Amino acid sequence: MTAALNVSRETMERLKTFDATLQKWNPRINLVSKSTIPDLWTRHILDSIQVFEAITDPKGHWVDIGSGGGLPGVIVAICAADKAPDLSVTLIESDQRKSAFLRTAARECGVKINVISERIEAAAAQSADILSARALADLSQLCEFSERHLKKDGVCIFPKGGNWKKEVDNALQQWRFEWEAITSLTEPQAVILKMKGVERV
Ligand SMILES: C[S@@+](CC[C@H](N)C(=O)[O-])C[C@H]1O[C@@H](n2cnc3c(N)ncnc32)[C@H](O)[C@@H]1O
Repeated sequence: MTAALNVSRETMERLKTFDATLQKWNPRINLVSKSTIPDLWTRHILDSIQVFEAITDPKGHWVDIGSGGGLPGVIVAICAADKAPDLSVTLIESDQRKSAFLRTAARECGVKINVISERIEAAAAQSADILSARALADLSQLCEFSERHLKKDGVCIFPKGGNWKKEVDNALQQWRFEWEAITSLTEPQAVILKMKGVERV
């Protein structure tokens, strides 16, 4: 799988460092389910790279909420170090031990990340150009988070599982937004949902 990744040598070295750091910390703080470790590169790393790649020419401020083990947040920062060096990356994660992991992973991988160890609902508004969240909440709740942290003309990028269309239809009862679903490379039923113009109905 790693051979299939179209990334520079520097990015590959950083991804390997992330892999090693996550595997070192995982037994203590359960960053990802133990059962997914054998498929870490496909299930988590490639899955996060495609979130970064769903945005053509990322610029400004990328905010990942509920970052947990740095998926996709740290991977976004790693990809950006090579492909979008001016992008600033902020992660919001309320769990203190996971936040400590995120800071360590950023340092070990040699990428600059601002980690906010607070609840998404309580953190200062981030004015993000791009807002991502993976495995955090249903789409209506994510729209609410975007209301606090996304710029008016910003873009949301949410990987979603097989139930994604139902989530879109439910969210559209309370929210207005333009959306596009990009089929996931790692799971044919899943999509990367790209949304803009999110506002309450
Ligand atoms: C299921 S994990 C997903 C982590 C990661 N995004 C991934 O895909 O592996 C959700 C994470 O969001 C964090 N989280 C949940 N609700 C939060 C909130 N309201 N504010 C900040 N972090 C939150 C949890 O601590 C947890 O690390």
